[in-house]
Amino acid sequence: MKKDISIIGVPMDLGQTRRGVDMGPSAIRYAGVVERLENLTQTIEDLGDIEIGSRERTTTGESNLKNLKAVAEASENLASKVDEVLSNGRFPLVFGGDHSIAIGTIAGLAKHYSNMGVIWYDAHGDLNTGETSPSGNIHGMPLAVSLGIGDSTLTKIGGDHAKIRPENIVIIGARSLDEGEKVLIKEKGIKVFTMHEIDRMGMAAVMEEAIAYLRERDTDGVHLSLDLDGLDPHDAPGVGTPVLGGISYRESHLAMEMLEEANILTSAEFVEVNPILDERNKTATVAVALMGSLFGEKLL
Ligand SMILES: NC(=[NH2+])NCCC[C@H](N)C(=O)O
Ligand SMILES: [Mn+2]
Ligand SMILES: [Mn+2]
Repeated sequence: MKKDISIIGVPMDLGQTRRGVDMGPSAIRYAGVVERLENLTQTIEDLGDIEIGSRERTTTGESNLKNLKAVAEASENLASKVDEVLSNGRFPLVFGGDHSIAIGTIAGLAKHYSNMGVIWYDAHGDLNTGETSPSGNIHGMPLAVSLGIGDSTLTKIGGDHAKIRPENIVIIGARSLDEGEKVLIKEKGIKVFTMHEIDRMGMAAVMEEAIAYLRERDTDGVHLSLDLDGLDPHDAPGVGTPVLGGISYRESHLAMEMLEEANILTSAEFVEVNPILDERNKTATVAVALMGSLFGEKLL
């Protein structure tokens, strides 16, 4: 089933401290995303980038969350844009920016889905709060925020309620979790396929289980939040927080192909592409190739 896709760029780097990830949307566009997806989709439009209010970096005394105000503002803008795209019956395809943008994406999606599933493809859990975060970087918090856990400036974006349920989340590729994140995963019963499971079961079985798991939950929509650092840094070097021993390029293609075959996705985002840390736009090119598979590209 061919989709009507609307691209939204989010040139945001305030959720972490390494500069350059704000150029991610441009890098993905230069890697030829529209050309690649044109023949795979019903229609595709590029809505350009959303407004990022203040780019000033602040560490206000009241909170240890870095650039809290600016991240919250950008998230509000993104949430309304995603909401608008869905209201037009189209598939939101969001380009980051650091992973804090998922707060806005999911807040916008939650206006349309009350039992949404989320696939979090990532080396990290992004389940920190101001209290558990080792860094104060908001890109390590978006999944917790979407569960309604954390600073109220962030959890109230798009309405003061949890946007997703813990049992509707599947994390794939985890290999770096902070202590507080481990506690939250156990407490909330979040489904996680760590690198151990991927090694042991193989990606095909992992994706089969992940898809079956979300189907059993009767989700009314499924969002893919793909952090490029979920992949091994050899395949995706242009990321701010690389972790060795990640998912391979091939395994990732298979994962995307299986999601396409299952036809369960209603939105997607690709985040953490940092062109300054990249090698000849390799990571953006990998992201675009994965999108090819995600929207049905076949060799024969
Ligand atoms: N989206 C990401 N790359 N997140 C990395 C988070 C790293 C670490 N767990 C932190 O909270 O600071
Ligand atoms: Mn990550
Ligand atoms: Mn992440």
